[in-house]
Amino acid sequence: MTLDAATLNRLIDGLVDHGHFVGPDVVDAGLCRALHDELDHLAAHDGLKAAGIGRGEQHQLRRDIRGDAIRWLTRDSQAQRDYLALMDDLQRQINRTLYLGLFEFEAHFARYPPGTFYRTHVDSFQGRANRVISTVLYLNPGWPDDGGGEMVIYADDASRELVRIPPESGTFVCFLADRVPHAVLPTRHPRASIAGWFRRNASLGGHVDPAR
Ligand SMILES: O=C(O)CCC(=O)C(=O)O
Ligand SMILES: [Fe+2]
Repeated sequence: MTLDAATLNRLIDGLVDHGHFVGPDVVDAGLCRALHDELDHLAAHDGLKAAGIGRGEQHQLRRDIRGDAIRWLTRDSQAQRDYLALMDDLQRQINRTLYLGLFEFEAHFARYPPGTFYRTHVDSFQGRANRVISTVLYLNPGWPDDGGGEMVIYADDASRELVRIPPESGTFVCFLADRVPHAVLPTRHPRASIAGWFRRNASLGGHVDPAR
């Protein structure tokens, strides 16, 4: 499975012109269904862990900031391997056209129970920017208009809302990880997604950011 050329061009243009890209129906419905089934199974069998904020020793649970439960992808199902192969292909294409030197991709399933959200944040900090591009794939078929749970992308200085994205199955979003403030609005239904990051394993002052 690969991304079609037209989508790829729009994605690259979006990143260059606006710092973000939003596309409906980017990922095949069958693959989204398989990933959603896997996440449902994990949720039903205690396979998810409450997500925190901060890395390493700074890691802490803050349900007032983010309320999702996650599991890192490890290639242990065909659906995971298919999605990661798609992201491998995307990494190659971005490196070929934008010379970003992306080196690896890390991603986790995320499930937001009703009533949860993720407050406005950026995914990496300038100068420590090992996460270069953020990605999100949504897995919820037929998301209702009043379901909440939209992702909002804000202007650089967080003053203005630029787009509001319902988490409809197949919709794929990517953006510059150190520059784009974004949030998940409170959801009314269980909300399933895969959040991922293309990383550059830069060593800054001899310090290499841990993988997760
Ligand atoms: O699920 C989303 O729409 C965004 C999640 C997010 O911002 C994150 O996990 O860093
Ligand atoms: Fe984020």
